[in-house]
Amino acid sequence: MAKDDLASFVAGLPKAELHVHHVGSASPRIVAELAARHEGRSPVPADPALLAEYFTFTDFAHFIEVYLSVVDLIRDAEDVRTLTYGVAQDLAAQQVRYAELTVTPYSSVNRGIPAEAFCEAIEDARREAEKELGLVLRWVFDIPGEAGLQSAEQTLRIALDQRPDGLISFGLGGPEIGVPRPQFKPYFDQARAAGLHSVPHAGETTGAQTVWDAIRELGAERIGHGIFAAQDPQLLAYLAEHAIPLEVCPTSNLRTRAVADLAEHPLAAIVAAGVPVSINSDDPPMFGTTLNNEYEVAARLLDLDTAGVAELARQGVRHSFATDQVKTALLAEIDTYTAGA
Ligand SMILES: O=c1[nH]cnc2c1ncn2[C@@H]1O[C@H](CO)[C@@H](O)[C@H]1O
Repeated sequence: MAKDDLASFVAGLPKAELHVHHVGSASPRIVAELAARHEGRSPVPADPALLAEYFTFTDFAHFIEVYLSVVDLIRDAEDVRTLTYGVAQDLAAQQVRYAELTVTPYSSVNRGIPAEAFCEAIEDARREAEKELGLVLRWVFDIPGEAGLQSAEQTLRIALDQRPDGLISFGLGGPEIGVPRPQFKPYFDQARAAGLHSVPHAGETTGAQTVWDAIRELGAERIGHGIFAAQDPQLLAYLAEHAIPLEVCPTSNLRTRAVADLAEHPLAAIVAAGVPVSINSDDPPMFGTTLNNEYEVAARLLDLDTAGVAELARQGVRHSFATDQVKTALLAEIDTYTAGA
């Protein structure tokens, strides 16, 4: 199929997005607006060309350093509201109907935004997005691993004390090197006991053992990234047998240099092993991508036609924590779109 045909099919395809970070989704327009507001006090450039250069990462640690400099631009609840609704608009424009957005309340609360005001701001944006854009948003509250156990404690407290209506999952992000997963077990135990799903990052920058730890110690129901599971056939078999999906973000892995080249990306091996996957965008403007582009990349890696791409979109819906009602409606919408395409 011609590239343009597939691209236009993907662009119109109704989709779910399961792995996308809040601050990491700030469009150049929003970053420029915030950078201009805080000019002179931030290394983040407002000019789009300089910003693209600033978003060129030498490795994963450099990516996190840059990421946190953008987090520093979020100073008050109004910034949070603007950011969140802007992200919702960008998702809705790509025909995303349902998204689980990874939000790091610790970072904002630690920078002086009260937890209550933070949660109120994201909830306002969530309700407006559902009403105005037809986008159902849900939250993953993630621990920024590099900030240690006190950040885990605070993230859990914010989750349980505030318990915003849209909150459904508990996550763990940031670096894996030097941040072993098992130490976070007590926090995941409490979050799960309170009814939150477990969706830690693992196997993004370290090997299969980290993914095993996420499953055994943190009760992971889905794995953020998990691409290095491909190094362990037993782990792939386990993920397939227990239907634990990997949230795969191909361009992210390239841009953080977790993989050297897309040709070396293990997505095809993971799918061939029967492991469920969803296709996601992670931090799209920072990685110079979009969810639609990630579907096109996945189509190339998996050699899919439009029917195959539609099936990927269905998998994203099935692996989500959306209600049955949302899932049924979205799957029906994909069927209708596919039948008419
Ligand atoms: O690809 C990623 N892997 C891990 N963490 C990430 C990624 N993208 C954004 N974050 C974010 O990095 C911050 C510092 O821990 C967290 O806010 C996490 O959500």
